Amino acid sequence: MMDARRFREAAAALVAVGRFCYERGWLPATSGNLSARLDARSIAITVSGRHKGELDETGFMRLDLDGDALSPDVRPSAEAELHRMLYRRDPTIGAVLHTHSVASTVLSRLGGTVLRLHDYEVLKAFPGVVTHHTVLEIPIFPNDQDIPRLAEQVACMLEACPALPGYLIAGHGLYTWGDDVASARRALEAFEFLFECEILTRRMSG
Ligand SMILES: CSCCC(=O)C(=O)COP(=O)(O)O
Ligand SMILES: [Zn+2]
Repeated sequence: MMDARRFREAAAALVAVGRFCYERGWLPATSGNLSARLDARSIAITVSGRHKGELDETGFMRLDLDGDALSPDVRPSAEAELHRMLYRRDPTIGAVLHTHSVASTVLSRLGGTVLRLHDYEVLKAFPGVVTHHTVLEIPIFPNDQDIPRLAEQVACMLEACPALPGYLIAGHGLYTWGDDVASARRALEAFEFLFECEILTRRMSG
């Protein structure tokens, strides 16, 4: 497929996800970043500081997985290295989504380094999960303004747990991914549903 056409298609799919997530309160105040793979060596990613509920194609830029930005006039997401690391280490990843929902932010601030989710039917939305009798341990990393350092910590965790579908950053939000934009969005919806269930369950059980 021609480069320009692939870029347009990736941007269009991510524009729709941005709007969907913003309408649900998962991307407030320009937060979050969205990307999709273009080819083996490059991605389309949101330009830093754009409102993710009001994106159009100009809100995206090409970014090489190793080298410099391929669109020199605009700055990529400040958290681009968290995306690039995932694409570099797993060639099957086709899209990465980062949200700042209330539920992920609150749960990630309760203390501890892991959020345990178990015995939810919706766990089966994640690749490879076939029963609700599953324990998903989502790592919670301390927030860090040094994004390359944070990316290294996440990469180490993924070496040990390569099937993880996502992780939390404390007081910050969720990163999740998939083979393509549709499967990344499916994982994101599952996570956000489960986070809301957890908050409600904890509230109701005092
Ligand atoms: C206003 S949110 C602070 C930055 C952040 O965490 C984020 O997700 C958005 O940063 P970007 O550079 O990708 O716009
Ligand atoms: Zn963020």
